[in-house]
Amino acid sequence: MLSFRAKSKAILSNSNLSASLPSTVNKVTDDTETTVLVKDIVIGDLVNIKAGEKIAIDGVIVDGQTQVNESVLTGEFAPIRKMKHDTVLAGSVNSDGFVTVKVTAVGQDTALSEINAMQESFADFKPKYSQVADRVAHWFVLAQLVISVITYVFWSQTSPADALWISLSVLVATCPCALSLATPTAYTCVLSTLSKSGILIKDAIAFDRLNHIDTVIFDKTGTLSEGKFSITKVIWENENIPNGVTETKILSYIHLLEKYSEHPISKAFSKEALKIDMIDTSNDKVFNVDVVMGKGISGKINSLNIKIGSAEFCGVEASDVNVYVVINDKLVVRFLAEDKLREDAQKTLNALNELGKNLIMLTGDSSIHAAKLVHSLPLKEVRTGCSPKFKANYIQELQKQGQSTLMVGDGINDAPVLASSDVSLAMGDGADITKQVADVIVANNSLNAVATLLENAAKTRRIIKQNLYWALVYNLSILPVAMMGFVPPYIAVIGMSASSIIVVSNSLRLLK
Ligand SMILES: Nc1ncnc2c1ncn2[C@@H]1O[C@H](COP(=O)(O)OP(=O)(O)OP(=O)(O)O)[C@@H](O)[C@H]1O
Ligand SMILES: [Zn+2]
Repeated sequence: MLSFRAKSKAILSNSNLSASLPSTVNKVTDDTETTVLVKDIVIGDLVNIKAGEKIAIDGVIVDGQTQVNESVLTGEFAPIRKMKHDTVLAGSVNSDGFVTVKVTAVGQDTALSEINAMQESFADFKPKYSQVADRVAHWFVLAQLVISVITYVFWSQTSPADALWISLSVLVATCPCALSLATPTAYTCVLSTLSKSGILIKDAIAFDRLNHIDTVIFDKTGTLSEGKFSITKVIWENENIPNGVTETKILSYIHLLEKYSEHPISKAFSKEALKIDMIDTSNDKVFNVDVVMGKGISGKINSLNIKIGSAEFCGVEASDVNVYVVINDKLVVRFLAEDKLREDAQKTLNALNELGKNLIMLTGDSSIHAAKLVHSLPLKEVRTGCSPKFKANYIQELQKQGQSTLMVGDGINDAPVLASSDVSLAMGDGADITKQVADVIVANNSLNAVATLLENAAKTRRIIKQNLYWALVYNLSILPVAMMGFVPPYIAVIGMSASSIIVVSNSLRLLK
């Protein structure tokens, strides 16, 4: 048993997650570069990362651009382009460019270490039915001793010469090692398989709970859709434009305010997207910025009070678009920001539908676009314009009706909603991993992971049950035969090893 623990830890640490990091980095001070130990690096230091180098720290690019391979963290082998302001993570490999990075985390605090820590705690996890198996195993050891003593006493009365080897056979044959291996081997294997494909389990109990899920709830932005918005409609209310301000100037104010938001929609208001690259915004100061989750953003620029967000947030009448801009309490412009369905949305939802799950979408987006977008998906219910509070209540309502829920979100701003679900899953990419509060994080950012996850949870449970069943049947059937003196000690040893090998081999089926 102990040796297996050691082995499973070894398997984990050999897996892609704990690939060793370089011990030195190229630190930059006053334009000169020196090689220093990673442990002497502190947050805020600048380091140079050259082509082909494995990155040793988490940081943000301050100069240069490159492509990195983040497969160690996400299971995704395709190179990812990284430019100024992008995050690079320890464990990823810099492929072609040369970048200077400002360090944001070292050692234990890197995303890689956090993932490792969470995977290790998982390796010790036991679901309820295998806790029972463990208790049975403990009890077995005791019973085994008592039974061997009884066997010895019995045989020493009837045939003293055979008493010793028969009781020894009983002792060996009934060793409950297969029983103890049944669960940890299965978990080690499934964990390794999932993490290699970029699915990280933060909460092991939740992984087991996946087997009871009957309803899967998705939000839209960044989950069923790509979360990459572009503006497809602009409607100006010319009479409400404040005196002395041009449309272009207003667009630049919108851009300045959206810079404070992390909502995916804010990227649709970049200077490039708004075609205002040439506008100089350096003299426009932004004050009193307030970012309101699930609603929008407000602030003050050059004595204008500006609100950008949903109709409700802006206090205007809703139409069929999703972003409203109110300046000094007057609706000035409206936008329709649209994004595309994820490539694998149709396939994944069809698969989940075939597994018999109820599928529901709850989105904060209130545009007609939101409902149209998902129109081909097998969703049982679609609700648009949902506040985070509404989503959480909705989930609790389902739970009251006895449903077990899996919430799939993009993990941005939706912590309370994720927390209210029985199991929560956040879609993300490498840089988001440590920000997430969900039980499961899909680091490779593919929706299909939801189906993979449910299939693996079911398979794991099935395999653990087979293991436990086999181990018990073996132990209980060999016991009387051994007590009767039909099993020589060497056969007992072979039997014990064989039953453990069968259990381990069965678990290995989880290593796809
Ligand atoms: N930074 C922002 N700029 C403009 N509008 C915003 C912003 N943040 C939120 N909104 C408005 O609030 C609405 C709801 O936002 P919320 O984050 O709840 O949902 P969502 O991300 O659009 O969709 P989903 O719930 O599917 O993830 C958006 O559709 C948009 O109209
Ligand atoms: Zn044994």
